[in-house]
Amino acid sequence: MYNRYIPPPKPKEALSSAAAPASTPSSRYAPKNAPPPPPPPPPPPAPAQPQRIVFNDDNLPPVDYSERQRAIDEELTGTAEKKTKQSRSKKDKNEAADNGERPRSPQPRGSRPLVSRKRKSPEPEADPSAAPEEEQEARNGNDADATSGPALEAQGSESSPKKPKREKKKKKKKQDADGDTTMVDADEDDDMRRRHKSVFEKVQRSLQLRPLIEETPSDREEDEPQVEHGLEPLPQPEPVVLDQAKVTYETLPPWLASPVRVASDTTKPFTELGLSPEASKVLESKGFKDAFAVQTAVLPLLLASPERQGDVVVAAPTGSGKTLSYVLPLVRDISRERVTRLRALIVLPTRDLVQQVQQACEACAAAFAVGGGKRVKIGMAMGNRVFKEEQMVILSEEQRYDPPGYERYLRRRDRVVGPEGSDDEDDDLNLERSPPLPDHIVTYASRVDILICTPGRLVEHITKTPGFTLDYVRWLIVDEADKLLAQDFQQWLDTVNEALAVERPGACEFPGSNTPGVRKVILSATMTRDLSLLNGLKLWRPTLVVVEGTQVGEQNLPATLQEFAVKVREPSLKPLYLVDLLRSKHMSVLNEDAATSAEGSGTSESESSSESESDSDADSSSSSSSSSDSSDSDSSDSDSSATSSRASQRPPTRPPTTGTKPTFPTSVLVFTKSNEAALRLSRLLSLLLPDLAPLIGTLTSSTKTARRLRALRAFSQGRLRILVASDLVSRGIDLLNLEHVVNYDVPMSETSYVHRVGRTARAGRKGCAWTLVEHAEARRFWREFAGEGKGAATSIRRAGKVQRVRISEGGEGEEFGEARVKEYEGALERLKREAAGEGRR
Ligand SMILES: Nc1ncnc2c1ncn2[C@@H]1O[C@H](COP(=O)(O)OP(=O)(O)OP(=O)(O)O)[C@@H](O)[C@H]1O
Repeated sequence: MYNRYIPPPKPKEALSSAAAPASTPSSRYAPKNAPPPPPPPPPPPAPAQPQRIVFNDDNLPPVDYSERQRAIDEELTGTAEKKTKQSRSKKDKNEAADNGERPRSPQPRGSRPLVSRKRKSPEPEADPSAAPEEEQEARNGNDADATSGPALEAQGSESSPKKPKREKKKKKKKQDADGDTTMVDADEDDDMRRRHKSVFEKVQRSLQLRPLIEETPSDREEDEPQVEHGLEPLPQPEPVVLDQAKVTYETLPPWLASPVRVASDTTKPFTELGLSPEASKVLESKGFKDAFAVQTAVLPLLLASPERQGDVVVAAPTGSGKTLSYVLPLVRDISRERVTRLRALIVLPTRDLVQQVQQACEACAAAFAVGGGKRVKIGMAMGNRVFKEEQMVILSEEQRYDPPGYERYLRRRDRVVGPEGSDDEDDDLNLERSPPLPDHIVTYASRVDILICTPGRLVEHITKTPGFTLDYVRWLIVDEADKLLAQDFQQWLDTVNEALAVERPGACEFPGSNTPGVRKVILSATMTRDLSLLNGLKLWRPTLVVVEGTQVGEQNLPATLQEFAVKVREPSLKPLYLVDLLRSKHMSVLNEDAATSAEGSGTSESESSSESESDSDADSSSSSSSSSDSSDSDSSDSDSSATSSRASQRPPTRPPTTGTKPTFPTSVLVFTKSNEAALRLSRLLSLLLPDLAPLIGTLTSSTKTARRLRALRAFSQGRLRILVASDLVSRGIDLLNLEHVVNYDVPMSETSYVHRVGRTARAGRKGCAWTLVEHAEARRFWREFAGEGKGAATSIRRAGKVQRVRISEGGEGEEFGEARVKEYEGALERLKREAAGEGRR
């Protein structure tokens, strides 16, 4: 007994093409010397589904498949079932009679229970292992239904040997039908359909499950050798490496991609760069003998030529001499004019820088005045005094007879403040500073050729000062550009661009040049490569100048700078680490001129106290007004002021002293994270280092401008040796004799670090930078600032490496003796009491 699967009947079109070879496979099942096959049996009632039949090989009759397929065709084409059965029955009987055969006896009923039992249970019971084979066959049959002709042919030829078994069954059914009723056939058909349906459902389920079944480990076990694994982690796919490539120059515009490079050790006499011998001589007398590298590259680009050249962007390290690189050509150009008009704007982020650049401008103005040139007038606008005062410094006014103009003035006044006038002071800002005389108008003239200003104050003058015009401006200098562009103070750039866009033919032409327009010079030691920021400058044909080794977007430190990191094991005792550092052998003299300065650094108690007394009642406008007033005074006054400002940069001569002199070998600038921290630390140092107290000063943004300037001057002259500052002075401030910078607090950013430590090692001198690093800050410091350790990523470029140093003498874990800790706690107590006392006052 076999349990075989018979595929379902094929669709009409497919079967018609597969009908021809049907007789061939059937012969395999016929006995060798069997008589010719009987005529084709009548078509089965409705064999629409595959079926499983139990049969006996001994009873296999020969089958003519062509007849059977014809019957299927008829069935599928809707031939009446009853009619078919009748004709088939008659035909069988006739043929049997013709062949002399006896009609077959009906199949014994004894076989039916087995069949019906199988019908009830769709799962094979006899041999479960046969199921997959059956399902496969069923699936093949099902697949064949869905495939086209040739596939069906192949399928038909493969399954044809099984067909005689079903044919035998059909014949039995016919005999039953003949002797009984046709109802039996109908039941059989229904049963068969149900069975086929269940088989198809199984097939479909198996088809859905097959991919999963094929993937099961039990399947693989047969094919693959078993590998035993321990508990070690399973191998994982390689981590995806993210593309961290930096933007390359190829993605930048050509002017940024191919800068003009200059070697950092390049120097040239100023005469070779187009300056007159007279001017060069004056410059030499002020300490500028040869041009520095950046100046050798920038001066030729900015000195006047018949063709107006494009704008210039300069990226050079701190202390490389960028200021002179734009001040010299600017002042020389303006010194050729006769009339005073506002021709240049220099924008800087802080008042201290405004003051500093003003001194450089005065020095250059003196140099170019000697050969019969105009003494260029320089003014400042930085908000350190009353606005009206500043207006008067920048602009002069005079009354001119003009009745129609006076009428216009009256109408405008009525529009702005009403016929009754207004008490609001601010309204006056939009009108003339002094009301005109009857039938007169007030006219204005610039008192300065160059205005050095902070962006906020510049915007105020553009919008509120009558007569303030940028019509004649032909130079716009933006120093510390990355800071000014990143923090758009009052949208200053938009306001300035708008004011500069006013076209007045010939107004801002360069002498001897055929193209009018404003020339822009943009500078920074930490120049941004953010094009969206640079685009705001509306640069025209820009050229980028970089000192060799410098990259735009990178932070470059001077080659003469040495960096150190001091580990702070006990953060609560951090001031003691600073005290030890200041007292250590590391605070040595690095430059010869500084040594001279150190010798004369002693300041008597009386001098120190008088300094602080004068600070306390300082007038915030005093120092700046004198500087601005110098533009009104004759050239000799200005000259002397400029000379004295340069003199303040030179090593000081020994100051007169009385009594015991405090001494400190070198000069130190200590940076803290805030104004309050700077004030506290400065006082604490004075308590912990009482012998050095007169040499310690403070510099914060909350300090009045005049007091700040005095502190800077005292520091440059060696009367102060230790200055505790907030980030206020981290940019641009030029303390020529400064030898050591201490980051008491780790800076917030790489840029801040570069500007802080860039206060030393300037103009080719040596300098040291010290950073106190607590345990919690160590990771960030070494990765982001020093560029060392795992995952280091810094844009700071340096010649050497940051060195680790240990300052305290104590053993591991106990750096300071008990006595020192007590002393420190006492100082803290005193500080607290003082703070409380100040709070009550
Ligand atoms: N040709 C020169 N000869 C001698 N000293 C110079 C020369 N040019 C500039 N200096 C001096 O070098 C120092 C640094 O110059 P400057 O302040 O212009 O640097 P910087 O590049 O603007 O630095 P920062 O980026 O920190 O503002 C100043 O003291 C300046 O007087």
